[in-house]
Formats: sequence, C-alpha cells, structure tokens
Amino acid sequence: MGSGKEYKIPVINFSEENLKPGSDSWILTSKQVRYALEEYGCFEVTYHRFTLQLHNSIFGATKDFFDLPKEIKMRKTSDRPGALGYVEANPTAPFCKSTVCETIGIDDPTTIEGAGHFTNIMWPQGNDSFRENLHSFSKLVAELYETTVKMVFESYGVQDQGLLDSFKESTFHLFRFFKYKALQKNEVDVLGAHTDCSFISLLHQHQVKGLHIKTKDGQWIDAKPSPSSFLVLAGDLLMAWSNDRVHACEHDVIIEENKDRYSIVLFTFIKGVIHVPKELVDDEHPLRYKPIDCFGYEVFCSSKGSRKFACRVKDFCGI
Ligand SMILES: O=C(O)CCC(=O)C(=O)O
Ligand SMILES: [Fe+2]
Repeated sequence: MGSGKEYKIPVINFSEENLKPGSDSWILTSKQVRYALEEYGCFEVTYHRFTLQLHNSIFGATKDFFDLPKEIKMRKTSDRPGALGYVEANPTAPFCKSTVCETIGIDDPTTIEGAGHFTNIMWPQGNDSFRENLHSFSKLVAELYETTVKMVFESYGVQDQGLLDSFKESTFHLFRFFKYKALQKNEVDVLGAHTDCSFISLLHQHQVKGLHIKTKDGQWIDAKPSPSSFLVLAGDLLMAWSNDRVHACEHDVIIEENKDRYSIVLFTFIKGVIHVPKELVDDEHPLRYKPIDCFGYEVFCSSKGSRKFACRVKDFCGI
C-alpha cells in the first residue's frame, strides 16, 4: 500500500537526563523533536514525572464531570469570544461530528484561579479533589508543552530568549475532556479528519483506542492509548510559525469498541499576534505567512462551519 513504508509514531523520552538544557542529550532530544514534527507532525512523549496515579486520578475526575446532570454540564464557564463550553454529539456541528461524543472546554486550568473558577461553577458546594486533579494534571502537561517549545526554538536556531519568554508568558491553555459513549455492536463512529487550530495539542487517551494519525504520504496509523505517555500534535499555528517546516498533524478519532472512551486534550494558543521568526526565512524558504492573530484564527476556524476546511491557516494569513 502507498510507498510500502512501515510507519510508527516516533516515541521520545523526556527523562530527567534528556531535559538538562545544553547537555548532549538535550540537544539530541531536541533534534528528535524537530524531526518528528517535520516528518509526522507529532510524537509520543514519555515523561518521568507522569505517574499511573495521575493518569487514574485525572480520568476519575473526567468521569465525575460527565456523570453530572446535563443542565449543570451546560453552565457557561467562559466569556472569551469563540469559547465553546459543553458540546454534545451533533453531526451537523462544526466542532463535533461524532454521534456519541460529548466534550467540555476549560479555560486556563493551569492556574489555581482557572481551575477553581470552573470547579465552583460545576460544584458550587466545592469539589477539592476535582480542582486539585485538574490543576496538577494540566500543570504537568503544560511543562511538556514548554519543553517542546524550547526545543523547537533551539533546534531552529531561534535564540532570542525574549521571544521564547514572551511565548511562554502569552500561552493560553484550553483543556478539553472528551467522552465517547459505548457503541452498540457493529457500529463505527467517526469524529472527522482535521488538523487542530492550536499551536500545539497534547493528547492523552484512556484504554479504549480510537485516535488515528495521517502520515505525509496519506497512510493512517493508529495512536494506541498508553497510561504513561502523551501525544504531542503540531497544530496549524505551529505550522505557520515554522514557515511550513513543521507539518500540521491531520488526525481523526474512529471508535469501534462497545466501551466508553475517554480522552483529554490540552490545546495551547498564544495570546496576541505571532510571526514567522527571521531565522526561518531565507531564499529557499521565502516568507509564507503574515503575522497571525491567534485568537482571531480560532474564531475564524469555528465560524467556518466545517472542520475539514482545507488548509484554513493559509486562507487566514497565507502570503
Ligand atoms: O478525542 C480525541 O482523542 C481527540 C479529539 C480531537 O482531535 C479534537 O477535538 O481536536
Ligand atoms: Fe483534534
């Protein structure tokens, strides 16, 4: 089939040793990250600080949320333009084509205030364990994001520490829990192939498989769930920032099992405008994108009516 090449999503270990900036193993790991993002638009990352206990407690919290009555889940939690809170299976909705999926968006879960704000709306009487799980888990995933960004900057020779710091300070985190209700036998449910409009998305699945990744030459490969790893996916904004060096990862969720499937995604955006760094523009790679208003792009994507809109980022800000 295709080129006959056997594809496997690259696995990269963010061990303590590999994460010492400047060390040989840091440089090697950064090269692996860049290669994976350019060739696959994604990689699987194992992280020494991520324990089985954290995996179990965050999915416990996810289930607690979805067990709430629908009228509570539907409460408004954000005034941000373009924010989508609770979304239920609706094959005509731009965001959720699946017939069995429900999902909730949580703004800013890495701050105590953000985690507390969401928790208090859903549980006005308080739910300390939910708030704690949400906050500690999302902070850990944000560490993976920050390390990935630092490695990407360095591996492209973007040395401006001010630029890196301002990226870090202006990152906006949007967390999403997903539940796909168990299917009846012989049914198949599909979310719809798409790339994310984020800068980077970090995804974690619970037991039931479903995520598929499309390779550059059009083959689909399974991204199997693992309790100890995350998938790091390049979104449209990273592709644009890299002046098309990084490949935005096209993916889909296809469910074939008659068990509930849970997944969690941390979508990261940059508040404000980003531009292609000068280090990534040369004769071979002329500038392909105008400066990008990241939230404007998110609103543009959700207003398009379809997640399949081809190469949305080029329509939004391509040159
Ligand atoms: O449920 C999943 O595993 C992924 C969901 C997804 O790709 C998305 O919402 O962008
Ligand atoms: Fe996605």
